[in-house]
Amino acid sequence: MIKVSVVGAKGRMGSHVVDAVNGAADTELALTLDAGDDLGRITPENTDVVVEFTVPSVSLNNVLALIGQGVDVVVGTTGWTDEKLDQVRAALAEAPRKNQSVFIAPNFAISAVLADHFAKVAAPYFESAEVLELHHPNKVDAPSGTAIHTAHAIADARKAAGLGEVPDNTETDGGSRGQVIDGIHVHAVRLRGLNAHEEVLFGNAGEQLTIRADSFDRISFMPGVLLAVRKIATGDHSGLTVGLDHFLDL
Ligand SMILES: NC(=O)c1ccc[n+]([C@@H]2O[C@H](COP(=O)([O-])OP(=O)(O)OC[C@H]3O[C@@H](n4cnc5c(N)ncnc54)[C@H](O)[C@@H]3O)[C@@H](O)[C@H]2O)c1
Ligand SMILES: O=C(O)C1=N[C@H](C(=O)O)CCC1
Repeated sequence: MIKVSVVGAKGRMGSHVVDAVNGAADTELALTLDAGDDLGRITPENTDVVVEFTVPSVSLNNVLALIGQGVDVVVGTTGWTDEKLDQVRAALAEAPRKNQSVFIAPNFAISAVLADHFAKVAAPYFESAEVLELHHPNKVDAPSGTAIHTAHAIADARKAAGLGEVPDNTETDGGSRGQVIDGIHVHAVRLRGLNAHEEVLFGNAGEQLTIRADSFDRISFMPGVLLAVRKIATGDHSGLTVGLDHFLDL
């Protein structure tokens, strides 16, 4: 049995993770912690893998503390920058246990991971590309971690293919053209009734490709979370891994 502790256990995602861990045949729930609880209670003796779903402002410190306590961590919280990821790599290099792992996924839903993959494949073939993400209004960050990840992936694929900037003659926008991430415009919608949705729009003269992923319920993230827990528990993925695509045969 894989012993799993959950940090952020009272949250929308954390509470689903608690149910998923309790419901799987090969995982057992160790500790459930939330804001104000002592992270120091988590040790390699009581926990094989920690699942962390908190808020972007605290996640880095939680992960650094957990690395220092000698446990492996699967992280779903958003807000990761290159600088933060470098801090995680540096902490792993000094970790108390050999071959410690941290896994971070901007999105655990198979639909979103595939949409991101298909966007990377499509990107070199289109002159224009924009990303639209749509989420529930309780989300604290915008744009979504997934949209940021997709925008960087599209930009990298365009650069590798030798494409230049996307065409855009806008002279005034008042913010309506969205945030520009790595040259790609990203738009965020917050609407009651939504959960987590992303559309990637590609355009050429006379044609358009739309790739859309819809997560209607947080249960859609749980197979991905359990897959990551199982992969990390094998001990075969030491260091930092970012993205569930690493664990899928794409
Ligand atoms: N990777 C994915 O597939 C995926 C899917 C959904 C949400 N998310 C991300 O997960 C994060 C959490 O989303 P949510 O909707 O569950 O948010 P939420 O606000 O419902 O839950 C966050 C929980 O973290 C707790 N918390 C805050 N500070 C803490 C601390 N220092 N230590 C321990 N717990 C603390 C809060 O009390 C709360 O219970 C967000 O960054 C969100 O974007 C990722
Ligand atoms: O509900 C959220 O918050 C979500 N956050 C992640 C993101 O920012 O990409 C994944 C989708 C749901």
